[in-house]
Amino acid sequence: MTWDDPVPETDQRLVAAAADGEERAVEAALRPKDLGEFVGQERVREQLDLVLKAARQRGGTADHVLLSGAPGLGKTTLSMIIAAEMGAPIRITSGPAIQHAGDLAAILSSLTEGEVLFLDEIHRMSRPAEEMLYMAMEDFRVDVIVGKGPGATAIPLELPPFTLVGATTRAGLLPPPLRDRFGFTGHMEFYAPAELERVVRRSADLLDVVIDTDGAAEIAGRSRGTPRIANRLLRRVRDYAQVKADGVVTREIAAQALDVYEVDLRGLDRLDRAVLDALLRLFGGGPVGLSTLAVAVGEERETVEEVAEPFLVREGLLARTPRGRIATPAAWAHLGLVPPQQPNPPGQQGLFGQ
Ligand SMILES: Nc1ncnc2c1ncn2[C@@H]1O[C@H](COP(=O)(O)OP(=O)(O)OP(=O)(O)O)[C@@H](O)[C@H]1O
Repeated sequence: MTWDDPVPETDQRLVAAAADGEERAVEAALRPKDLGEFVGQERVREQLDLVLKAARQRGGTADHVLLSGAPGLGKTTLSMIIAAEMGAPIRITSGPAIQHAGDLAAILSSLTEGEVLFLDEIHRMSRPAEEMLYMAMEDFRVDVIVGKGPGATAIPLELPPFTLVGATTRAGLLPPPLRDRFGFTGHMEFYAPAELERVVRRSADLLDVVIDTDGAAEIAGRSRGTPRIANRLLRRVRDYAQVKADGVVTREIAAQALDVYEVDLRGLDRLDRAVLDALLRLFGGGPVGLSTLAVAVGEERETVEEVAEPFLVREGLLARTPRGRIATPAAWAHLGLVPPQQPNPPGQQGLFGQ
C-alpha cells in the first residue's frame, strides 16, 4: 500500500478527517469486509450491488468505479469490498505516487485479469499519466514510449481487462474525459448520527470494548459525520474507560473522556471553538476579514480557512460572505452567548432576518 503523503501538521487533530500511515494500519482491522457489513450510504451500496451482481452474472469484469466524498467516509473500504465481491485481487496506489506515465505503465502492465486497481486521490495524478489512463480504461491498452526526441517510438501494450476504482475528495477537479470513462460514480455523503452509532458499536465489538447504546450515541454525535473520526474517538474513550473507570463505556464515561480531549457535543475541537469564540466575543459576530480573525486566534490564515472553517460552515455556525466572516444564530447558541441587539436600519432586515 502506498499512502506516502504526510498528513499536514494542522491535521493531526483528534477530529482530523485524514489519516496517516500508522492509523491506517490500525484501521485495517475495523474495515467491513462485504457490502452487507458496510454501514449507511444506502444509495451507493444499492447501486454498487447492482453493478457488481450484473458483472458477476456476465462472468466479466466490473465497470470502472469513481467514488467521491470527503476523507474518512469509506472510499478505500468500498474499493476493497468491490474486489472481495468480485473475488479479485486488489492493487492500491495513489495519484501523488504516480509522477510519471512510466510509473503507471509499470503498474498497469503487471495487473492480472479482473484485478481491481484502487487509485486514491486520482485528481492529483500527473497529466501524462492521466492521458495514459484514458486509453487504458477505454481500450485496455497503453502506448509505451521508448527512446527520446525524433527517434522515440510508441510500442502498444495490451492489458488484461481490469476494474479501476478511483477515489477523489474533489470530483469537480477531474477533467471531463477522465470522469466520463467511469461506468459508475458513487457520491459518498456524511453519515447520520444513527449510522455512526452502528459504526461505533460494530468497532467496539471488534475491539472487545464493552459499550452501551448511550455511550455509542455520545461518541457518534461528536464524530462529525465521519466513521474514521468515530473509530478514533472510540479508541480514546476506550483508554479513558480503562484507566479511569471499569472499562465499560457509558454515556457519562464517553462524555468525560471527550471533554478531556476537548471535543465538544457537536464535534468541535479547541481550534474550531477558538475561531467561533473570537468571532463572537471580539467581533460581535462579524462580519470580519479572514486575516483579522486568524491573527485574533494566533493561527495562520490558511489554518483557519482550510482546517477550521469547512466544518463550521457545514454545521451552519459560520458563513463566508463578501464582507467577511459572520456567525449564525446557531453559533451564539452553541457557545451559550447572547447576540448583541442591533437596531436594523428602517425598512431593512437584519443579516438573519431578525
Ligand atoms: N460504512 C462504514 N461502515 C463501517 N466502517 C466504516 C465505514 N466507512 C468507513 N469505515 C471505517 O472508517 C475508516 C476509514 O475508512 P476509509 O479508509 O475507507 O476512508 P476513505 O474515504 O478511504 O478515506 P481517505 O479519503 O482518507 O482515503 C476505516 O477504519 C473503515 O473501516
